[in-house]
Amino acid sequence: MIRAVAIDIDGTITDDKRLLSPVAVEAVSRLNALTEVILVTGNVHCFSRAVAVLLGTSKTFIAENGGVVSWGEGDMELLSDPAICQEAYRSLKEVYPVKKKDSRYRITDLVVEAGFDLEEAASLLERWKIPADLVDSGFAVHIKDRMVNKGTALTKVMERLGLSREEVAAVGDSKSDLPMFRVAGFRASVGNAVSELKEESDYVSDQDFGPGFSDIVDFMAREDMI
Ligand SMILES: O=C(O)COP(=O)(O)O
Ligand SMILES: [Mg+2]
Repeated sequence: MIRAVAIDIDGTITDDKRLLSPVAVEAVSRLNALTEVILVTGNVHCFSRAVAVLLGTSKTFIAENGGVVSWGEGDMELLSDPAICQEAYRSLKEVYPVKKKDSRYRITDLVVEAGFDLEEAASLLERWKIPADLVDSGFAVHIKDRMVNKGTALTKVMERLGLSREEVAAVGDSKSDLPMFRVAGFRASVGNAVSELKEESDYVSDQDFGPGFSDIVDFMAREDMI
């Protein structure tokens, strides 16, 4: 039986412009009645907390792609070293015209404007021995500490809440969701998800964005998983 569902925000419960889907809001509310819903997102902590409050999901959630965990009504915990991202940013800036976005609100990772070759930049970071990597959520390019991701943070939350792999489902749309798919017992993608994520999914909705998310919730209910 699933006791917690880890859900991504952008592209999963929003549309491609980041507008919250009313259909997904209803589906989250159905899900809230049946199980714990844990937001697992690349968004900043304060934004994610507002989403958790407005949707009535758990106040334990993961932000900044695993760099920040909010523990219920208690404190937040930083799981990654912001200095690593700053160093990666400074070094990449010597080579590419990288520009920070919404940095004032970010605590651990950094978001930069796309417009450079991510694979090439990643190999440069490797060569410079800077332990950071680049992840494209489909909405933003993140420079993050290589040691953390949505999966490492979700593992920490699962340990604290006493949840086994079989008791956790994950729903997402992008490459940044791959690490959380690897630690969850049931994985589902919305129809607009990237092919890499669909390949690692137990269920792929034939509908996109919010309607896809709603379909996934219905599927889990129909299969008596929640
Ligand atoms: O912050 C992003 O780039 C995307 O956020 P997400 O992880 O909720 O899709
Ligand atoms: Mg997403």
